[in-house]
Amino acid sequence: MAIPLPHRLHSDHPQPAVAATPPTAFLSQDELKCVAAHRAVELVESGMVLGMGTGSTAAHALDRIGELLRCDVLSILTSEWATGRVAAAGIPLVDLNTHPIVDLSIDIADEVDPALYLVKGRGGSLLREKMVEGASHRFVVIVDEYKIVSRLGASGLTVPVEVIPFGWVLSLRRL
Ligand SMILES: O=C(CO)[C@H](O)[C@H](O)COP(=O)(O)O
Repeated sequence: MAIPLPHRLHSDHPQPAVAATPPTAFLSQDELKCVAAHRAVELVESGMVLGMGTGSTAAHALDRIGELLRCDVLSILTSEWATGRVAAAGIPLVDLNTHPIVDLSIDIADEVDPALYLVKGRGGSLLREKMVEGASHRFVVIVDEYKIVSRLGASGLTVPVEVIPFGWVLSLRRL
């Protein structure tokens, strides 16, 4: 999901074709992550089983879900990073074994190209994220403007590859 510049949200006025000032002049990346996360949380409804990605944007989403819904949703985390945050927000935690069908998963990209191909997993939870998102009726990816690139890899950051103990030698040979 590409999120428009915050100053374009909810505006009744025609916008210029090109933003006169880059988004950094308005909001930091963390502030944009927060705006994008709040938009994604608008899709969350009472009673849902939610899959939650890992990272700083997901933390904003969890905080928002806690403010709005608390114990009205069940959450599956894709890593242990936010266990304390979820508890503080009052959101009950479940797992894929007890809840193998997930209503909505919210996750975050690391890079997105103009064709909407994306890289994700730099937070180190790729396998669990794929499992939870594969079990979801709906999968929403949050993207702030800093993640948009002309081609994948253009940010210069690494592309994550997750290797699990089962068959790791084969994985190593193929890298
Ligand atoms: O893929 C991920 C975890 O495996 C993260 O969702 C991704 O790295 C984005 O993180 P952040 O919200 O901190 O920018």
